Amino acid sequence: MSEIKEFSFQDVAEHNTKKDCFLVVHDKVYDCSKFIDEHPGGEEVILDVAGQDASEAFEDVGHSDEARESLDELLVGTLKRQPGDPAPKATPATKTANSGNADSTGLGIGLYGVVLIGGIIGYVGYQYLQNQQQQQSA
Ligand code: HEM
Repeated sequence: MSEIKEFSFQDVAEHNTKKDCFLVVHDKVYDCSKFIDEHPGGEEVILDVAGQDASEAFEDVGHSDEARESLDELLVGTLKRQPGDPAPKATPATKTANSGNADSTGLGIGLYGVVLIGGIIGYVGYQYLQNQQQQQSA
């Protein structure tokens, strides 16, 4: 086993070929050079993220616990983040904030509106009926 080192983003980015392939998953650096041929999901997907932060890609697939365990065997170091480096990709901040949240907030307000108006109509209608009944019985 090679010792655990600290890598900068630049260091990792240099390992972006099939024979020399590093990946970052949750700020840990993995050497996939030997594993790439064995990967059940194929070598293409690994090569796509070679030398990069693959946290999002890795999580999107919903890898099994077994897959996570095989990560341990490939560990070569940790990622040392520096100012100006891309933000961690695993945090759902950017993607969801831009598209998902904005839309769902719009929909949320719309739904509130519908529920509120429905409630008011229901309340007024109920009052009206009650009044009518009172008038009839009087
Ligand atoms: C070093 C990191 C990785 C390891 C150790 C790993 C390991 C595995 C393992 C063991 C499986 C079999 C299914 C399972 O147990 O979940 C698998 C499937 C798969 N992996 Fe990975 N994987 C890695 C990175 C990636 C990345 C970065 C992607 C990019 C999208 C990816 C895409 C897939 C896909 C699509 C499958 C499904 C294959 C299928 O069900 O036909 N993997 N991986």
